[in-house]
Order: sequence, then structure tokens, then C-alpha cells
Amino acid sequence: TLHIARPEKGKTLADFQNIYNSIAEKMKSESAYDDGTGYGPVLVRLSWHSSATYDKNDNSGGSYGGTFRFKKEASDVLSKGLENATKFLDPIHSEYPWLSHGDLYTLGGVTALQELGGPKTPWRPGRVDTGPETVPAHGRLPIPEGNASYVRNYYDRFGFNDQEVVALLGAHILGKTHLKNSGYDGPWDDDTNIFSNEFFGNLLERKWTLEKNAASNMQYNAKGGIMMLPTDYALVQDPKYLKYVKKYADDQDAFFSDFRDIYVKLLERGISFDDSIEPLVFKTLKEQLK
Ligand code: HEM
Ligand SMILES: Cc1cnc2ccccc2c1N
Repeated sequence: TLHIARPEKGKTLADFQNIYNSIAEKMKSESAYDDGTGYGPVLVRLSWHSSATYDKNDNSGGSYGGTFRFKKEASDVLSKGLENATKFLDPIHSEYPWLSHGDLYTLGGVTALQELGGPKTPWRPGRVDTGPETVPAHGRLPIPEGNASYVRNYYDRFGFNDQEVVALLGAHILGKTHLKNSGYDGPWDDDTNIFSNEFFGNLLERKWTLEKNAASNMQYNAKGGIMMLPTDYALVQDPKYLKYVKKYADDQDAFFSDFRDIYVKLLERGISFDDSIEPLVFKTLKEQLK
């Protein structure tokens, strides 16, 4: 499968900054969502799930075709909860119907990441919607029960190495699990909508206990109301992953720049962008205050 980027005709940075601002303003006005967590985390998760179907073996899946807009893809049980993100973005698409869904879902994640204090993340337009026949079969999303070799093997399908996998999973500082969505519960503390390297410090410093949760799934819990999935905890069980967990726990700047790089790589995986397509870097709302 070939995915050639074709940017929307005649649109400039200012046009895309307008969309960024619409999403960011809507995040601000609907900040009560999910008991005050806000829409940022679930928008980042949507950008990940819309890219997580990628397979390097035939260059299929990935963010290009915007196929998450089809129920056939969005109905995957492992995507439960993301309907909140697509419903949040529907009015944005109505306001800017010229924007492809692939560009909308990835721009939504970049906007959320920056508005939650994450790194400035270059973004390129040009994903082109493809039809329902291009929706990849279910089974390409990761399961939370996996161990380190499961996680390594899973991301091998993207061609991501150990350092990239650890950086990418640092996104789990954002938001929370919901029993009704995934059968996992917590974290119960409330500062999970600021992007930072704390995920790694938590992994290393807290005392983790493997416990059965209310949905009879095993998860790691620590005093103070935080939790880790088995796939999160795998990062400290595996010595090769552990090396990078320590690096990022000690160095927030290194985490921010490595996360930015692998997040861009994820959102663009499988797409050929012409070098003439300049990556766009958006201003946050705060930076635009008169
Ligand atoms: C081994 C790979 C991964 C697994 C098994 C996994 C699993 C999960 C699960 C079970 C949840 C809870 C969903 C819910 O109950 O609402 C979740 C939430 C989340 N995931 Fe992941 N995830 C993975 C990788 C990623 C990546 C690569 C990103 C982004 C770069 C990401 C971003 C998020 C975010 C931001 C949330 C919070 C969503 C919310 O608060 O509604 N995840 N993930
Ligand atoms: C602290 C922590 C750990 N794991 C998570 C997994 C998914 C979503 C959120 C998480 C989270 N805030």
C-alpha cells in the first residue's frame, strides 16, 4: 500500500492554527469532562489508536486513511471510550470540512499534547481519507496483559526500537483507565493531565503490588492511588527497557525530545511526504494571548 501525502489545496499554517485553536478552545470550555481530567488525554489516545493499525510488512494501516471514522474500526473493544474523542472532534470537522479525518485525528492529538504542557510537536498535513474497504481487521491493537517480550514483538511491527517504545509509553502519564472501557481501574489521583516524565519516576520509586481489580484483571497498584498496566510494568521488568526508564526518569528534557520524535514518527508511519511539505509548529493558546 502506498500512502502519498497530498496537503489540502492552498491551506497555510494560519488555516491549521485556526483548527488548532478551535480544538484547544473546545478543550478549555469542556474541561469538566471525565471528572475534570478534560479531553486532552482521550484525544492523544485517539491519535495513537488511529495510527496503531500500522504494519510495516505491507505498509497497511496507520493514520493516513482516517479509517477510525468507520464503526468497523472504532468498534474494536480495545478502543472502547474513544467514541468520546471522535464525538468531540465531529463539530471541528463540520467547521473545517476540507480537513481529512486522518489529519483531524492526528492534529487533535498534537493540539492536546501541546495544551497539556507537552513538547512542541511538528505536524504535516496531507493524509487522504480512504474507503471502508481499507479498514484493517481487528487484532492490530495491543492488549494490556502483555509482558516485555509481547511489547517488544508488538512494536517490531512498526519498526520501533527499545528506546522508542519506552519514550512512547511515557504518554501513560496522561489520563486514566476506566473499568467500563478497558476493565482496568485508576489512577485515582488528579494530576494526570499535565504532560511530564513522572510516569518513569513512578515506575522506579513506588512500591508496586500486583492485585486483582474489580473486573478480575491483574494490575499493579501503589499507595497514593496510582496504577500501572502489566504492559507498563513490563518496562521495569526488562533490563533493556529499564535502562531507558532510568534515563527518562532522570532527564525530563531528553524525555520531551525523544517523545516528540517518536510520536511524530508514529503519526506519520507509512506515509510518504514530499520534502516541500514544511512541518508545521503551532503556537499554544497561551503563546497567542494578546
Ligand atoms: C502497549 C501499548 C499500549 C497499551 C496496552 C495501552 C493500553 C491502554 C489502556 C488499557 C488504557 C485505558 C483505556 C480506558 O480504560 O479508558 C489506555 C489509556 C491511554 N493510552 Fe494507552 N496503551 C498503549 C500505548 C499507548 C500509546 C503509544 C499512547 C500514546 C502515544 C497511549 C496513550 C494513552 C492515553 C493518553 C490514555 C488515557 C486515555 C483517557 O484518559 O481516556 N497509549 N491505554
Ligand atoms: C499512571 C498511569 C499508568 N498507566 C496508565 C495506563 C493507561 C492510562 C493511564 C495510565 C496512567 N495515568
